[in-house]
Amino acid sequence: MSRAIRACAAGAAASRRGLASVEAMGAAKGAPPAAGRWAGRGRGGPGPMEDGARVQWVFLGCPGVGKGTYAGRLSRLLGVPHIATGDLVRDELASSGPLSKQLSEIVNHGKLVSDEIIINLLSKRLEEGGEKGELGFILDGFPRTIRQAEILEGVTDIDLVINLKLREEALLAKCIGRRKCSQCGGNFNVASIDIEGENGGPRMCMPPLLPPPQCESKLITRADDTEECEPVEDFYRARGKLLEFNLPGGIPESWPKLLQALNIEEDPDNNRSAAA
Ligand SMILES: Nc1ncnc2c1ncn2[C@@H]1O[C@H](COP(=O)(O)OP(=O)(O)O)[C@@H](O)[C@H]1O
Repeated sequence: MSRAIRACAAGAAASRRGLASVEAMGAAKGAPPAAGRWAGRGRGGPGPMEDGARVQWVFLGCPGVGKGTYAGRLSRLLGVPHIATGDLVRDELASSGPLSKQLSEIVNHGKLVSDEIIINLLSKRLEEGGEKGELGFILDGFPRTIRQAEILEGVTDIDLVINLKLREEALLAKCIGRRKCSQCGGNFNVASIDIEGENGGPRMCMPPLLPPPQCESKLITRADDTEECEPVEDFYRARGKLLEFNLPGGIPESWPKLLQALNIEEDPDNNRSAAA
């Protein structure tokens, strides 16, 4: 058990319980490293782990880059859960459970919730998934800090960390264009990007991600994000787990290239994946 976990485990009893269940996700810790781990999956197989292959991935990227979009698509394709800690926080807030008042103050001020709370929420989610027979995960929004990365490393092997990157001008426009529905919490983006290609490359076009009609009148801008992404990137880069992926444009251009970079082939017959 890592020092970070011990430090955490010294916290509140509830935190200890949460950490113990995060440890449940570490059953496969010590398995060989990641490259091509999912490559042995049978073409079109019904589940992700039929031959012992795992997907234990993390998505990193600046706010607005599209982590949730690509993590969600991959999770559907690979048949593993997409676990976004922001969603876990929002669900907890909506539940009016014991944490919700404390959480709403933190989240409304655009701050990160404590490692203990986020780990408890993640543990609970993984435990529920485990009971339903879920295997593997694609994490989005976690880890956000080096301490969270250390805790995760202490309990399980992460196979791959996909760091989504976008040209600065496009990223800026995407950040400014972020909107959230004040009622359902859904995330949207009103930015419509159409900029010259770099070094004679193709234009970069990214259409807006508009809300459904029922959310249109409830859109609010989102709190400025002042988080520092680099330390977590560096943490995984130093461990040889970071795959940097420069988004070439919107989903139609980026999705096939991302699959290519991950050595995944979409199976047109049944919309499941297979190794390229
Ligand atoms: N790993 C985490 N560590 C701490 N707080 C988190 C974490 N993930 C989510 N949160 C909390 O939940 C809120 C919503 O998360 P998310 O949707 O990922 O962020 P954003 O709304 O900035 O895209 C964050 O502002 C933060 O308060």
